[in-house]
Amino acid sequence: MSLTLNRIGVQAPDDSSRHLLKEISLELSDGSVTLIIGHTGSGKSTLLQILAGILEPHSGSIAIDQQPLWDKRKVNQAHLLRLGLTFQFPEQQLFARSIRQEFAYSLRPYKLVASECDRRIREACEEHDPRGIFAMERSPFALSGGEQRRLALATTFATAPDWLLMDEPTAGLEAAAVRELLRLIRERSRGGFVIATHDLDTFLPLADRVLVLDRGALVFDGTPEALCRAPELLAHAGVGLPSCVEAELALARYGIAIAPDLLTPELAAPAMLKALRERRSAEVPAPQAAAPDAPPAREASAAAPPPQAAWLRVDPRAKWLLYLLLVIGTMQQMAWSGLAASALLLGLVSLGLPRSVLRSSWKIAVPFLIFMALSIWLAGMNWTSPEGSFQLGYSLERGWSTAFTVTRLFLILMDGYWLAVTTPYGQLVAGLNWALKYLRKVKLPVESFSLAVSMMFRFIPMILREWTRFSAIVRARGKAAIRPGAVRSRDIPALVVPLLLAMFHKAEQLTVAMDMKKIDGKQLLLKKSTLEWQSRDSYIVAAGVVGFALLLVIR
Ligand SMILES: Nc1ncnc2c1ncn2[C@@H]1O[C@H](COP(=O)(O)OP(=O)(O)OP(=O)(O)O)[C@@H](O)[C@H]1O
Repeated sequence: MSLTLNRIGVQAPDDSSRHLLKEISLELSDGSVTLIIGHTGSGKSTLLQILAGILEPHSGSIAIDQQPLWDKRKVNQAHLLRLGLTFQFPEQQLFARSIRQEFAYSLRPYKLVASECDRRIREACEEHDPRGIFAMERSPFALSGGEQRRLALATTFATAPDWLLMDEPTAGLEAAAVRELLRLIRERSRGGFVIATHDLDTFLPLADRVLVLDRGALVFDGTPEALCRAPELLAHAGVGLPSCVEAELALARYGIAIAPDLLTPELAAPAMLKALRERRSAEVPAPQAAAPDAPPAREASAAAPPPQAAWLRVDPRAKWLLYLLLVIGTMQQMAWSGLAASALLLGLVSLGLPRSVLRSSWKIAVPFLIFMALSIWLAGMNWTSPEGSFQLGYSLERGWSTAFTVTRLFLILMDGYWLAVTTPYGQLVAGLNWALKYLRKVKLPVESFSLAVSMMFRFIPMILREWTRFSAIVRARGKAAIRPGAVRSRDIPALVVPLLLAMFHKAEQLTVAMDMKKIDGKQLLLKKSTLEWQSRDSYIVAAGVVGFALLLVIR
């Protein structure tokens, strides 16, 4: 059982010139424990998602036992079943009403007989629930945060994948649970582990192999001992040293030399003792150099910021004005030809937006289109009962008129999406402040309005980001052999429940933070303006006015 990556490249979804992974080639062999380490944003999670078949590489190929994982943009399901992925904060993936259903969801793709399912659940509970709190009918949401984390890990272990791919598995786990996890990894007799982690102290002594990523490139591939003999490489890649190596380097500054590749306190302590005895000197000289250097701050830890799309450089006031002109112009339309013209203008202002942004608009558009279809259907329905007999009919006229109204609303919604994706949050608020400053003079309650609008726009990109994150999680759990980014209807509850919970949690955090800072909207208006109007912005507004005039003529 081997996993082979051949010159894998991944581009950022919002900017194809930014490479999240660059030409990664490696072969992972059965029975090995491999660590992926690197600075924040170096591409560890991305590499794990590539290995798990959740993300399709833009270049290169990936194979399991020499069989390609991807075929015509679809992942091979038989291979998928052999891979298990646990995400950072795995407790956030829980969605079901009971612990039993949580296990059932993870095991369903394996089509096991009931007795085998029960056996796997029992074993996973024995391993991950030493205190016996996972009563099968209990709600997962009635568990504490740490218990939820254990449960989420248990559901993945129950699927018994050949390859277990884990993203920061010790984050938020108590020491006992970490020890238990290490024991499980050590005792596993088959398959392999790939672990992305910052926790070198815990995992280095266990690892057979370490991969170091630096800005998407593989800069080291070797044993933990070899890595610790080259600590400058770790510092250069923005990774802290393991504690034992730090201690060994610090002792070296006092002239006490110990091999720098003793990865555990159990190995390092006798070596230190031996070195001290050998010196036979009561006096310890002053250190020969300053305290160990902290690894240099990684200014470039994240890759250079992506080049801005043209619309991002436009003054937000121009974009607010354009947005208002589009919305008012669309609201004025009384005929389908007018709506077509509004749609055309929306299409024109959307030119040049990255493809990923346009694709994301579907996530907003699809629920609304469903709502539109339902509204049109319901609005046109009529029930008549002449002389006692019941007749069902459909009024085309009413359906048509509703279709017109909801299409107009749809265009306005998409205008709002355009403004949100072309304008960073800070600029959006700055532009809004500028507009509202004048209304404030006439004593309108603009503070509340400003706060409400800016919150709304803050939430739209957040929802899209969280949607992407949770859809990757359900793809990993549901093992669906479908196109990247797609979600099966049966997986919707597993996606929507955690998504809503995450959004409620974020809203709660935001409210508490605003409460503590006593933000009530006034601050937004008092912010100093940093806007800079350029001639380009005037042309854009002028073009917007022409488009608006056209819309008025057409209506
Ligand atoms: N959906 C996305 N759109 C744009 N950029 C993304 C997306 N997902 C990840 N990135 C970028 O890809 C880079 C690698 O991200 P990744 O999550 O793989 O890093 P990581 O090494 O796992 O970081 P951490 O240690 O913080 O978890 C980061 O610069 C991140 O901003």
